[in-house]
Amino acid sequence: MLELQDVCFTIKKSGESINLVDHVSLDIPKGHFMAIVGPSGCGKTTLLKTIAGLNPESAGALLWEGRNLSQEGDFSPSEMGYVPQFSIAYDPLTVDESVEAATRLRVKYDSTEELDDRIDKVLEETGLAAISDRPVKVLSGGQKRRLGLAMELVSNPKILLCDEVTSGLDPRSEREIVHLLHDISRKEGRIVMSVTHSLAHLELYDSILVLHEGRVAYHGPPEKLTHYFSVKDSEEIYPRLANQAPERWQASWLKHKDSYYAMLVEERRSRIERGELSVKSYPAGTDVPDRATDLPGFFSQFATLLSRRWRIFFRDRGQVFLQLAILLCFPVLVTLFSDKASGNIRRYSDRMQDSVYEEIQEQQSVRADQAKVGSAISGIIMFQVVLLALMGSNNSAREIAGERPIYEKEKFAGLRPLAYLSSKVAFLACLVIAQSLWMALFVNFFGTFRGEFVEHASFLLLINASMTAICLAISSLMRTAEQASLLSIYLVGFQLPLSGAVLALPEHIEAFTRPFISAYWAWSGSVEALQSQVHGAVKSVIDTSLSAQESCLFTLYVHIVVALVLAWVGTSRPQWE
Ligand SMILES: Nc1ncnc2c1ncn2[C@@H]1O[C@H](COP(=O)(O)OP(=O)(O)OP(=O)(O)O)[C@@H](O)[C@H]1O
Repeated sequence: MLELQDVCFTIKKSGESINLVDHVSLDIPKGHFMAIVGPSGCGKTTLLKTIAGLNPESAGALLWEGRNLSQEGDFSPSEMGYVPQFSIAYDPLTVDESVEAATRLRVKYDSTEELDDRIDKVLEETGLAAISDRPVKVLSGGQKRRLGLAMELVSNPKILLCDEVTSGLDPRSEREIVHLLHDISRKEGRIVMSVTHSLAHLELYDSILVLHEGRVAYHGPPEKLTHYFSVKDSEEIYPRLANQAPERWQASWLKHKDSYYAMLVEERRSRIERGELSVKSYPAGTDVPDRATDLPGFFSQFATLLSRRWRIFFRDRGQVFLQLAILLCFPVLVTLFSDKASGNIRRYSDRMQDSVYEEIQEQQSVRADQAKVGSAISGIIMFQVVLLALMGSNNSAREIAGERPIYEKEKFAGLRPLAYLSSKVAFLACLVIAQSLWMALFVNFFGTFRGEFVEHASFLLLINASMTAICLAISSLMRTAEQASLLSIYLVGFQLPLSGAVLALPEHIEAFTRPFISAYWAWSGSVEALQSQVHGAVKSVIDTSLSAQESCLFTLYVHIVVALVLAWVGTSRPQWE
């Protein structure tokens, strides 16, 4: 039994407290199919979220099988399924793959047979078995809703909360989905609560809850609905509601509640007698909880997410093409300029020149060589650094923000944020290593790096890793993928001017900005790895001071660690719409 006792959900608006859910009291027994209806904005979704635990109740109590959810913790992820208004499946995956990933993330299983059985059972139950190999992106609206339900049913929840799963569907699909929900509620004593705009097929529900401005206006049998509101047709209920203040509807309901609840109890008793409801699930008038299905471990969730990420990556041809194009074209772009950096730098001759004039001429010529080669080498290093920073931002700016609603839904269903973040880090690390090493090797092959190659390659790897981690943090903290992309692009754009590699910054600005500019540390570290003569040539053309390699390495490591901590904060923080 689910009981709501005077439950309120209150928000503060302009210093005033507003009850979006206002003293709602309900009794919902097992095996019950209930519709939540009411005019738009009356608080249907808010009530559903309050029951689910997404909106913490401000007053009152929620009791589930005698357990006070406010005091003893919310539903366990396997006890409750929540089907939101948005799709929770990835378009490039098939129906079967989506249900399999949902099962692997939510359910601990002992053998592959057990896993397959569970997936087959759910696909059968939701009528998706025949189209299990179809990609999600080609499914109809009704099929997508079925998939959403299937992905919740994998954990065999005892209570299923559905938010507008029939909205936007054609009448036939809507009828099919309501029938499906009805059938789901008839199995294993499951409670199904469905928020709906539609007043069609009300006869299939065991009870109808009518909300008006967050208050209960009616909760009783569907066949008594029109009688209660003194209307001929259920379509007339909403205009009728508007004729009276919500407080009066609530007061009127409280007066009649007992007699309507007695009807519900009577109907329930006859269902049990007709054998439509298993009495086994109601021993001695009490509800005994089943053993909650355990969640899979960290590594199992990590492996499922990582393999799903690679699958989605390879299915998205545009993404693969973009990554390959970037991987190949960026190093080619750098080598176009490598000729200028490979010129010789003449040394000062040991021999005394015959005249002062010749001496000055030689000095000028050596300086000209130094300036030419030094600025070309410095420029090429910075070019590599900026391109790798750009790759880093392209790698991760949308990685979390682009799938936030799905991630939030999966987290709510038991996904560990650390498993999620680790899978992202593992996936991105592969991209970072491939991009950075390829850039270093390719450029080195066409125009040998005139210094310690391994050290230079390490700095290229670190700048890419640092920007990827920073943009991942941005992605986890921003509300939308567009915000995250824009901020990441600006961040890369500012790297070049603020690095001091092109123009030295005023000292008071440099002292403030330098610690945060990853590009400076990667550029400076790479310059320090140059042979001494080339290093001297670069130093002769720059006004910006260089830092020791150890400081550069340390700072880049700090950037990566801080960014990952922020990404952890961003992924752990709830961000439901
Ligand atoms: N966290 C919140 N903070 C402020 N206002 C909120 C919050 N959640 C919901 N609301 C407001 O509460 C009201 C009820 O919203 P809710 O989404 O529950 O309505 P609904 O009955 O489901 O509407 P619809 O049928 O149009 O989906 C709306 O006016 C909404 O803007």
